[in-house]
Amino acid sequence: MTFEQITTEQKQKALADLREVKELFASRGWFPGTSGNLSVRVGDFDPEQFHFAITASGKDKTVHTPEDYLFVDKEGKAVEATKLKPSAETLIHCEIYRQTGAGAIFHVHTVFNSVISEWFWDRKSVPVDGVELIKAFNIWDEEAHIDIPIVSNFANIPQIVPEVTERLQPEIPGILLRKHGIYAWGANPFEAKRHLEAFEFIFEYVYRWELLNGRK
Ligand SMILES: CSCCC(=O)C(=O)COP(=O)(O)O
Ligand SMILES: [Zn+2]
Repeated sequence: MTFEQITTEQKQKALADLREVKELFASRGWFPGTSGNLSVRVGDFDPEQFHFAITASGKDKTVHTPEDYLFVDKEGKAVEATKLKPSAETLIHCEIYRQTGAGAIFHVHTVFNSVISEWFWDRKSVPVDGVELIKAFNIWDEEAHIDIPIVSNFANIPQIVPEVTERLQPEIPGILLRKHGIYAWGANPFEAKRHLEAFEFIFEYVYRWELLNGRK
């Protein structure tokens, strides 16, 4: 499907969804210091050709302006004339869409996700045992165990992409960047939000559990 084949209604729905989730996450303090980026895919998914709306780079995501988003292709290149720059981390979104066919990807920096990514960096994943919110990932086993992958946080974003390619696990809809933040995704904005909220709950849980147990 080419970008021109995507209807105006589909594009407007993606922008409305982004605006809604951006406002909600802003109210939670999830975009400190202009950090974070959000995207919603538009049109059909084909690994060879897909498009998504993404937040523009460097913007204060706690305010709304007419210049908050732009549409890009699977290479992260703008598909309409614009002076806006896509998020500096657009290539990570491109790779997650390519691998998963997701409908939305949300990235936030929080103290809990940043601290926990460094605490478990030596094992390159966060172990989680039996926390009820694992069910938000559609994992229903009794006392389920999951490992949430952590990848390097290079300043050069293209360098991060191969690690995402290698470490992304289809059953875990999220990946941590070391001392940076979480990328969470889902089939649509509703599911991506549910996953992100579950990850953030789990990171706080694990942080407090480790603290109570005086680990290391
Ligand atoms: C000031 S936060 C550093 C960049 C970052 O990690 C981020 O999430 C925001 O970058 P963007 O280009 O999407 O605004
Ligand atoms: Zn970031």
